[in-house]
Formats: sequence, C-alpha cells, structure tokens
Amino acid sequence: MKIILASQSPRRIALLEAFNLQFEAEPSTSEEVYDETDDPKCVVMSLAFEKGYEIAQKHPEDIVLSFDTVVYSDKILGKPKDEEDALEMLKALNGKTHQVFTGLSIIKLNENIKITDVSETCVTFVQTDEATLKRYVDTGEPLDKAGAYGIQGSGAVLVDRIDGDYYTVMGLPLSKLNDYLNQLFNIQML
Ligand SMILES: Cc1cn([C@H]2C[C@H](O)[C@@H](COP(=O)(O)OP(=O)(O)OP(=O)(O)O)O2)c(=O)[nH]c1=O
Repeated sequence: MKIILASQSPRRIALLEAFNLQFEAEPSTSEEVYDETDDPKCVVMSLAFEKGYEIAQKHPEDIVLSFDTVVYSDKILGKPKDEEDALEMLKALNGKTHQVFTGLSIIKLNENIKITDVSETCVTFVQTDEATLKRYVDTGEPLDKAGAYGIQGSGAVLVDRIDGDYYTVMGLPLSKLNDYLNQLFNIQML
C-alpha cells in the first residue's frame, strides 16, 4: 500500500515532504470546470474528489490524497488567466477580508474509503496602492495561484492577518489531513 499525492503542485509536494510520510506524486489530468458564482465549498470538494478519483481508479489499493484551493470574495477567484486578470483580483482583495477554501479528498477504493472535506481560512489584506499590486504581479508569483497571491511568498507583504489554518491558504490543510490519516489508517505524520 502506497500513499499517492494526486497533484502537480510543487508547493503541495514540498509541504508533504517535510513529514514522516512516504509518498509518490501523480498529477491528475481532470479539468477544473466551475462557475465563479457556484458555492465555493462545493466547488473545492468536488474538484479535489475528481482529481483523486481519477488517480484512485488506477491505484485502488493505495491511499490517494488530493486538494483544491480557491479564494472567495463575492465570487470564486481561481488562478488568474493572465497578468491583467491577476491585477483585477488583487484590486478586489485590496484592504478587505476574503475567504480561502481548500477541499481535501482521501480515497482508498479497495476499502471503499472516499472522504471529502473542506477547510476555510479568512485572510485580511492591507490597503495598498495599485502601483504596488502591479509590481507584485510583475514578479510572476501570482500567476499560478488561486486569488493571484501566495501567502508563503512575497504576497505575505499584502497580508494583514489571518483567522484559521495557515496551510489551508497554501493549499494543504496539514492538521486536518493528519487527523484523517490517523483515524482512517492509524498513520501519524509526526
Ligand atoms: C491563496 C494561495 C494559493 N496558493 C496556491 C495553492 C494551489 O497550488 C493553487 C490553487 O490551485 P489548485 O487548482 O488548488 O492546485 P494546482 O493546480 O496548483 O495543483 P494540483 O495539481 O494539486 O491540482 O494556489 C498558494 O500557493 N498560496 C496562497 O496563498
């Protein structure tokens, strides 16, 4: 029995590598289709499940972990399409509080284990000027991240405070994952 992380995200891989868990990463090819007005909790749970289920069908005896993250501020903000879109997202978040939702899925098909859950963290941005947001977009960091920022990178400068799990914002709720691995398989990350 192996643990498979159904992800191509270098951040998720690096986060899990810090723990006492042997795993392999195998990205899913499932398309992330949703409407920006959909319920964000449902979206991240179903996208996380779809990513994991695709990989689990190929590896029914293994534990497959998968995640999906969106930012929510009146509507769902996924990864920006381009730099202009990134700037629009950052302007919408500027000086306000938004929510970050990360869906988590744990599947082991041969035991009919199919768990999906969601973790939510509120993030409050400082108020800054458009020139600063543009310079941040020019770093390239926002382009592959939901909501067009990375709290773990230079995007940290935009964050005034958070309420909830930091790792949910980064895209992998570590303590929730540890709880499930513990309960379901008696696996401890520490
Ligand atoms: C808000 C925020 C998002 N993100 C990232 C986490 C996710 O990688 C990304 C949201 O995209 P996702 O679609 O959740 O994941 P992904 O496509 O990068 O990887 P996977 O193969 O697992 O599907 O945004 C940060 O790294 N930091 C942050 O502060």
